This record gives sequence, structure tokens and C-alpha cells, in this order.
Amino acid sequence: MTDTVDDVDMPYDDDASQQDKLESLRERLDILEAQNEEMRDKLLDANAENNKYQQKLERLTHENKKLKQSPLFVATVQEITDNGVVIKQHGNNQEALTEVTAEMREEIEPDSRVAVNNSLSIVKVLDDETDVRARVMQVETKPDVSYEDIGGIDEQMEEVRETVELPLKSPEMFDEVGIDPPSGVLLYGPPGTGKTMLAKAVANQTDATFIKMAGSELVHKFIGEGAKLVRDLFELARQHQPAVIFIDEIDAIASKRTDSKTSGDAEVQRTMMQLLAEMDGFEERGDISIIAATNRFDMLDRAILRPGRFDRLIEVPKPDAEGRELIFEIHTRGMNVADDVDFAALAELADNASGADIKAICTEAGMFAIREDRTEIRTADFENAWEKIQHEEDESDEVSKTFA
Ligand SMILES: Nc1ncnc2c1ncn2[C@@H]1O[C@H](COP(=O)(O)OP(=O)(O)OP(=O)(O)O)[C@@H](O)[C@H]1O
Repeated sequence: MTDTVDDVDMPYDDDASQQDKLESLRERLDILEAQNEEMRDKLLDANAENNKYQQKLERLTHENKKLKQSPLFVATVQEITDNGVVIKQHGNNQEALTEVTAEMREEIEPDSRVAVNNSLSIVKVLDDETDVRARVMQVETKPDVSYEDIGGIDEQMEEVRETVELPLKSPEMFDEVGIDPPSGVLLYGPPGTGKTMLAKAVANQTDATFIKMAGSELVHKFIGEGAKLVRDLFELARQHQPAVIFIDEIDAIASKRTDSKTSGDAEVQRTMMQLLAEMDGFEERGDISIIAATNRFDMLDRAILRPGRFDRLIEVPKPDAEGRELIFEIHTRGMNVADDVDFAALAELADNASGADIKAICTEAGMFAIREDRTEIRTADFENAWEKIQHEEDESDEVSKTFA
């Protein structure tokens, strides 16, 4: 740019030198244009990155807000009077008179199930109970997971089979021998190691209906429903026996008692008591097996581990190198993988991956091939996929720390 300033001060001597100047200005312009282009690309990248973080921030803020929201209680409308609406809270059965807006008055009628907040104002009208059941309980008559789909946890698989399959397949043997079959199995270990798969595979093998319910859904959705839902769960299983009840995140309803006396804790206690009562009433239970899972074994209330309850504890750890290799083989069964891909080497590379991580690596490797317009997946695709997954995990750790 200084050249042009000089030009103003010093007029050109002749045409030739003017021609040179013009040429050099043009070159400079080209360079500046190229630089400009480069900067624009960088700006676009930065905007995209910014966008990504904004989205993450929004998601985390939303989650944070949801966590902070105080829980709602469930109640049934008893009577609608001129002085207000009489409601009866579930759980403690206490009646209360509450004011409602004219719009809400239109929506409710005696026997409506409603959600109320801490000051017992009606916040919303709830769906029928059957809808609640459907939302928290997942029923699969024939889960499509088999033992061949699970890798690296053979010992655990054997133990689950022995404990759950035999009583479901030959309950009469236990009668004849005169002993109670094992009651519940508790699977514990890090996330994504195959606990749900194990439960599904047993249900599949025994032709049992698989009924899954998440502990957190039981107690965090609507206070006052937990114990009833547990009763409904066992009732549903009795209707579909043989059945495998799978309670995921059992720690949400069976953690060590805390000293606080909040209604949330009381609700958790009631839900757990109902679960224990159902498990203790074994005679009427029929051909039902109970499998529970947790990532937080240390949090569990020891009461649920007493004999006759969850008395088979099975640790499901992250797979070792051999296990990881097997899981790679399982998840690439239907994939078009190049002949020279060495799963043993990949298993060494992905040294702290869980089964779920390996599944994600395989899918992502396929995506890398597709992006390059290839149909065959190469070693580099798996390596890049592992890099990407680790990077994403690190990033989400970072973001959670930043916005915690
Ligand atoms: N041992 C394994 N063998 C094959 N695939 C696995 C294994 N473990 C996990 N996976 C893959 O990861 C997915 C998630 O596993 P699963 O839901 O069984 O884990 P989990 O232990 O129940 O996890 P969480 O504690 O988070 O509920 C499975 O659908 C499967 O694709």
C-alpha cells in the first residue's frame, strides 16, 4: 500500500515505469484478493465453530434449566366448587382446596389427573394413566438381541443365563427340588458395556416378554406415581409372563437414604419399598425375572441386596483387548471392510473404549468412507473415527465443565 502513497508524491518519469507500477499494483491486488478469500474461509469456519458451541450451550442451558425445575406432584380432582377446586394428592392422600384460572376450570372435571406445583396450584392436566404407563415402560415381545451379538463378557453372560434362564425355562425343577429360584440379578458397571443387551438377549432366548423401565423416569417425572408404577409394572409382567423386567438406573430409586426430608426423598423411599414388597412376594410373582442395572453401585441402599432380592451381583466391566476385538468383529459383520483391516490392532488402539464406543467407531468409520465416496471401509477410517469420537468426548467434557 505504501507504493501508492509514494506514487502520489513522485509523478512517473515515463510510460514504461508507469506500466511497471501498474503491473506491480495488479500483482499486489491479486495477492490481497487471495488473502481476502482465505480470511473469508477462516471467518466461515469460525462462524461454523461458533454455531456449534452456541448449539451446545443452548442444549446444556436447557438441560440445566430442566434439572433446576422443581418437580411436580400428581393429584386427582375431587370436586369443583365455587370456592375453588378440591384435589387429592397421590402418595400422601391429603386433600387440599386450590384456586384455578377460568381456563383451567374449563379443562378439568372430577377425576381428572393433574400435576400441581409446590404451592398446590394446578399446572397442567395429565393424560390417562395408561399413557403414563406406556411412556415409562417399554414392552418388547421379542427383543432382537441374541447372545452372538454380545462380545467380551462371556463369564457374565454365563452367569446371567444360569440365574435367569433356568427358572424361566424350567420353573418346575425348583419346585421339585424345593428351593426358591434366584430372585433378582443386578448388573453393575460403566455405561455402554452391554447390560441392557444381556437382559434383552435372555428375554429373547427364553421367549419372554421384555419390559424395560428406567428408575429415573419412575421418580423424577411426577411425584406420587412411583409406587403405583412399580405395582403396574409387575402387574403388566404377570399379564405377559414369562417376562423379564429390566429396571435400568436402579440407583435412582434405591440409593442410600439421605438425611434430608424433602418430599422427593420420601417419594423415592416409597417407590423402593414397593419394589422390595413386589420382590419379597415371590410366590405370587410367577414366571418373572428381574434384572436391574446401575453405573453407580456405590450409591445403592444395601436393603435391596439382601437375600431374596437382588442377590446375584454381576459386574459388567469395560472389555479387555480381546473383548474389544470381538466387539469390532460383531459390529462390522454386515459392513464392507477392506481385507487388510486388523481388528486386533484397532482393539489395541481404542484401549479404553466401551462396547458402545466401538459400535460408534464402526458407524463413524462407515461415514468417513461415504464422505470420500468409497463403499469399502479402510483402516484409516477406523483410526479417524476413533480420533473423532475421543475428541467429541473430550469436547463434551470440556463444555460440561465450562457450563457446570
Ligand atoms: N459387550 C458388547 N458387545 C457388543 N456390543 C456392545 C457391547 N456393549 C455395548 N455394545 C453396544 O453398545 C450399545 C449400548 O449398550 P447397552 O445399552 O447394552 O449398554 P449398557 O451397559 O446398558 O449402558 P448404560 O449403562 O448406559 O445403560 C449396544 O446397543 C451395542 O450396540
